[in-house]
Amino acid sequence: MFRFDESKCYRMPAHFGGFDCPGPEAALYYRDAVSITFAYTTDENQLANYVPEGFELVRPELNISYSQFREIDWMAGGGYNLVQVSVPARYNGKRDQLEGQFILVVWENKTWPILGGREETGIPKIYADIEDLHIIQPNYYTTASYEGNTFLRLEMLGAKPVDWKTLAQMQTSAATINALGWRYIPRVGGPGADLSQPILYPQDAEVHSAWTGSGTVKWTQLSWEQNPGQWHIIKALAELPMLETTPTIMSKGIVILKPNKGRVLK
Ligand SMILES: CC(=O)CC(=O)O
Repeated sequence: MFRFDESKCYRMPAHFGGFDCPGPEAALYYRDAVSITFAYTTDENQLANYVPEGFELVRPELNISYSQFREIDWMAGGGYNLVQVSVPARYNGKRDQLEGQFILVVWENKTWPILGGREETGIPKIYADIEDLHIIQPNYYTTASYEGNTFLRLEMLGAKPVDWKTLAQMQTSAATINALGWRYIPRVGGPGADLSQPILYPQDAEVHSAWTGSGTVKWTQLSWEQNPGQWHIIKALAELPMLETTPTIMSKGIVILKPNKGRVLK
């Protein structure tokens, strides 16, 4: 008979055995990371509909960040692409008060990183096909789609290197990233949840070089028939007005995730 060992960590299917739990200092290195971030201000009341109680918006700003990750240690040197949509938010709890990016949704193009980041650390990850960057210097293009239906096109145009001062500021702010999420594990047989809790997932990045340019974000709403599990998420995001866009930023460097420093916020 399989028996759980309380001193071990497990992932489903747990009954094939556990592993030694990584200590709090464990870090996951993404050694070749290219990220492009698009940001725009939007309607505050409309955006607040998607931010759970306990968090408050710092600014009514939507950040859409595309990342192409390669040379990932824990994936044996493999990689994946993602599109993360987040808002600047503050958690005002009894014990914890901190600012970070509350993550509304992350689309990823591989299963393995979806599972870990989602059930273990509360990042709301779902699947999409996400293109590698298509590059015609100085322009960068990508799309996200679901079973053949494109719902997001991102374009960075006229990329040029940032000055040293901007690079230094980016290096400082990337040194600590508070990714904030809401971990929700539905109750078997429902309604309600077995777990429903705010979480902190600490991360940081070493920015080696960066570019700025203009950007376009094009959402395309899908019907239920085209994307039965996600159409409502895409609709909610596509309906947020793009009021003012800020320059698009591309960075190259290393990303370091620290899931074992993650915690439930109180
Ligand atoms: C380790 C993973 O599964 C990736 C993540 O936490 O985002």
